[in-house]
This record gives sequence, structure tokens and C-alpha cells, in this order.
Amino acid sequence: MTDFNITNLLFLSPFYFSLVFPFLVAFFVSNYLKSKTRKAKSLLPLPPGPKPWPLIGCIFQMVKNRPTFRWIHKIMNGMNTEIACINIAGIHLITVTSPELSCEFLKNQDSIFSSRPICLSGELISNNYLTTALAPIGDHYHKMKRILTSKVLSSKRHKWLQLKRDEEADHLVRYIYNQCKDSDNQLGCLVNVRTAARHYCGNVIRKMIFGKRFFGEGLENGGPGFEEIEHVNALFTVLGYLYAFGVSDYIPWLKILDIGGHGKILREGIQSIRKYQDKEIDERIQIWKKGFKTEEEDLLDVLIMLKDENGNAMLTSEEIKAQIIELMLATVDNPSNAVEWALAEMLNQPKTLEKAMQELDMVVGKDRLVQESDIPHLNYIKSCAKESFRLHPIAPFNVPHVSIKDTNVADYFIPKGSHVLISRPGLGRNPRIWDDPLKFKPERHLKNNGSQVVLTDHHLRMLTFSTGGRGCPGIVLGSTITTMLLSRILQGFTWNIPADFSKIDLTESECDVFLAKSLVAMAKPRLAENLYPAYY
Ligand code: HEM
Repeated sequence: MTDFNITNLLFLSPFYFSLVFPFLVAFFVSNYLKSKTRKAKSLLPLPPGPKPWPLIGCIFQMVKNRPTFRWIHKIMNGMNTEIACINIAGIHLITVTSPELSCEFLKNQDSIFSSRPICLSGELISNNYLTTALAPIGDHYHKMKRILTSKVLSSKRHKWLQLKRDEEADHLVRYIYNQCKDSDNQLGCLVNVRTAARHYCGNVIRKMIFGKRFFGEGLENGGPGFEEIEHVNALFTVLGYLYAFGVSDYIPWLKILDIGGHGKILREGIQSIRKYQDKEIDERIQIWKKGFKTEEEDLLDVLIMLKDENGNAMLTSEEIKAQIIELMLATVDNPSNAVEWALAEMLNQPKTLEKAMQELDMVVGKDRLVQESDIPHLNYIKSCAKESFRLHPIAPFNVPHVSIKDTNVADYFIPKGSHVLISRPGLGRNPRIWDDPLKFKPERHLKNNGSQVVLTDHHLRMLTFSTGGRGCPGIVLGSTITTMLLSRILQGFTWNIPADFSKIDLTESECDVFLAKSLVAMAKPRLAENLYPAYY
């Protein structure tokens, strides 16, 4: 992410500076007075945190100490606190690493902490808050969430879309198999697991929404073509800048300057996504209008045909377009990241890998490919995925929750408008909660009574899908995609560390929490040749 020093820019651009200076002063002073008045009303202190400068709070520290999430975690560790308050230009960031306090925010006082920030990335991605996940609380949000839970992500709809997911699970195996077939090496071939995982997720959601896996032709071996690579790369670029602590998120007057360049990167990324998706959506709307289609076949049909009680369309074309971007973003990141990290950890722990393979061989055998109907019986595989979500979440923080009124939490005052940031690694790696927290140990999720392992944790000892009113409506789909991805790649292939290495390098990237280098591993087919699906 772009590193930037705000002071440099202001001094380098006197014209801009003189233009915005009066607004800045008015903005800071009004924020300061508002927060002083509110604070005076409460007897309780704010959570501990770095001492803010008058008016501007800790914005200079935030900009100077990129990546901001590492700076925040360092502050919390240094202060030995599981809740902190960092004042950025009058907005209180409440950061949390305690499960008990997280439950207080997301469960007990859920209705107060149920909004989302107004910020550049949220505004651009959701096309001015036309979607669900990024929309502040209000009628529009409630309409969209109801549509998603009852019409798009319901269990009935999940079953309806199974054939499409099955096809993509087959394509995944075939794509890796073809890479092995094309290689001369008897020991197998080098596979970029990140590429395979991300594209599988992209293909699944494209197939479910648009009824097609590719916008273009794709590669002959089943891999992504230019269009899919651009689409998925753009999705990850946009995800990288979502809620990325941009300066203008705290000082909206600075939006026109695009400090740090977030706006430009986001706009270009969104444009790359929309140029493929919007065309499909416009064409489909016309097909329905002209009466060329009478039967719903995918989620795009469903979204277009949603009607209110008066028979009017429930969603405008702009709402459909924005919501589809959000569904794409919500699907590609978590499952692919969890499976990449899980396999990387398992390659360094052969016994864990062996146990997972044994489970697959016992539950599924080697005469057929693992299916979604096997998922309830794959507890060890699911515990590997869950352990990966615990130790290696996709993002340092949960999607921000914004408070809609003043309240108190755990003897601290939390002012209206605070941004609550629950730390995902902070929960998952909390040494008070987890034994040996930095060790990848799937067994910790197995239940003594043999009951089913699920990827959710409503007690927030770790955060996969979160909980409460803002909790993820895609639990079933997200769990299915993750488990199928891990199961299929493990069942279909014997995986090994590449010959030149003794271990997989598990270093985390400095600027985000991905594996620093994409996982590349040796894959060798382990099933009879006729089980690897042919192209269709
Ligand atoms: C393993 C996969 C997934 C994980 C780990 C995951 C995780 C999350 C998390 C942590 C949140 C934020 C909850 C909060 O604000 O407290 C969220 C929200 C959301 N997720 Fe997921 N998600 C996954 C898959 C999906 C899928 C497949 C979809 C839909 C296609 C989806 C749709 C959404 C939506 C719409 C929200 C916003 C909910 C709201 O604001 O009310 N997610 N997800």
C-alpha cells in the first residue's frame, strides 16, 4: 500500500493547502468541541490509547507508521491492553483483541454498533452505499440484507446452485491435473496454489451469478484467461484498499487531493471489474425485458426478477451492479487465503497432512471425487480450515462497526460515531484464550464427542464469519467453498515441498496478512486417471 507523509504534501502544495486550510480548521475545531461536550457528559474514561494531539489526534502517527494495522497492534501490545482508543482527527478507533469485549460490541450491544463508516473506499466500491456490507444502517441496508438472506444465500438457493459449484470443483481438479500432465517431471509439477485457489473461488461465484465461469475463452488447460486474471486481480486490488486507513476517511475535506492515491487505485480497480460485469448485467436485463427468457437460471436472473408486493422490480440496475461487485469481493478472498495458508502449514507438518489424507481416504475413498455431501463427515479437514482462519485470517480487522449513539462498554465510554475494529489475529492468537497460539494445531477444534466441526465461532474466540445483526449471511456458501477447495486439492494430489527447499516459508507479508510469497508446491495426481474430469 502506498506510503505517504501528509506533511510533505501540504508543504509541497501551497495552493491546495491555502485552499483547504480554513475548512480544515473549522472541521477540526467542530470535531474537537463535539467530542469534548460528549466526553464531559460521561463519568467513564475512554479506553486507553496513545495521547492524541489537540484537534488532529494521532493522524500524523497513523500516516507515519504504515502499515497502520501493525502500528495499532504494537501500541496495544506495548500497553498490554485488549481494548484501545486511538483518536484520529476526532474519530475514535476502538480496537479490540478480547473475545469477551467483542461479544459486548457485536452481541450484547449489537444494535448500537451496527453501522458502517462513511469513507472513500466504502463509497466508491458500493457506488454510494447501494450494497449491503458497506452500507450504513438504515432502510436501504435492511432491504438489501433481507434480499441476500432470503433470496440469494438461503439454504434453498444454495441447493438450487449446487450443480454449478460441482462443475467448478471438477474444473479445479482438472486444471491442476492438466498442469501435471503438461510437465515432464515424474515427481509431479509445480503448482501456484494461490492462483488455483483464487481462480476457483472467482469461477464459482461467476458461475453462480452469471451462469458462466469465464468472461473470455479461458486457457486450454482449464486455467483463467486474460479476462479472468484481470477480473480477479482487480477484485484483490480493491479488497486491499477497502477500509485502508486513508487520510480522507478521517478528514473528508482532503478527499479531492487523493492523498496516498487510494482513490485512483480504487477507481481503476472498480472499472476493471465493472467493464466485464456490467455488460453482462445490461444484456441480461434486456433479455428479460424483451421476454426472451422465462426461467431463472442463476443469481443474476434472481436479482433482476425480484418484485415487491406491487409487482415492481425491487432492485434498480445500479443496485444490482453494485451488489454483484460486493458478492464477488465477499467470495474470493477468505476461502482462497485460508486454503493457501492451510496447505502451506500442512506441508511443514507432514503428520497433519497425512491425517487429513487418511480422513479423505476413509470417508470418500479413492474411487470417486469428494462431493459436497461428504462435508459433514470431514471433521479433520474442516478443523484444518478452521485453524487456518484462526491463525491466518484474511484481514487484520473485521469490517468496521460504527456506533450510532454514545454508550459504555466494560467501564469505558464509547462515543457515538466510534469505529470499532475487532482484531482478527488479535482474537485468534490471543494467548489468554489459546494454548500455543502461534502453532497450527487443527486438533484443537475437534470435539471430544465427535460432533461436527463448524467454521463459525459465535463466542468470538476467533473471527471467521463474525456474529450478530451484521454477521456474514454467506456462512453456508463460504464454508462449502472453503471445505471443497481444501478437500479436492488434497484428495486429488500428493503435495510436496519443492525440491530446492526444506520448508515452506511461512513469513507473513509486511503490508498485509497474506503469505508473503504465493505458495508454490509440487503436486502429483494420486487417483486413477479416469477420475480426473474431462473438459466440458
Ligand atoms: C469463508 C468465507 C467467508 C468469510 C470468512 C466471511 C466473513 C465475513 C465477515 C467477517 C463479515 C463481517 C461481519 C461483521 O461486520 O461483523 C462478513 C460480512 C458479510 N459477508 Fe461474508 N464471509 C465469507 C463468505 C461470504 C460469501 C460467500 C458471501 C456472499 C456471497 C458473503 C457475504 C457477506 C455480506 C453481504 C456481509 C455483510 C453483512 C452485513 O453487513 O450485514 N460472505 N463476512
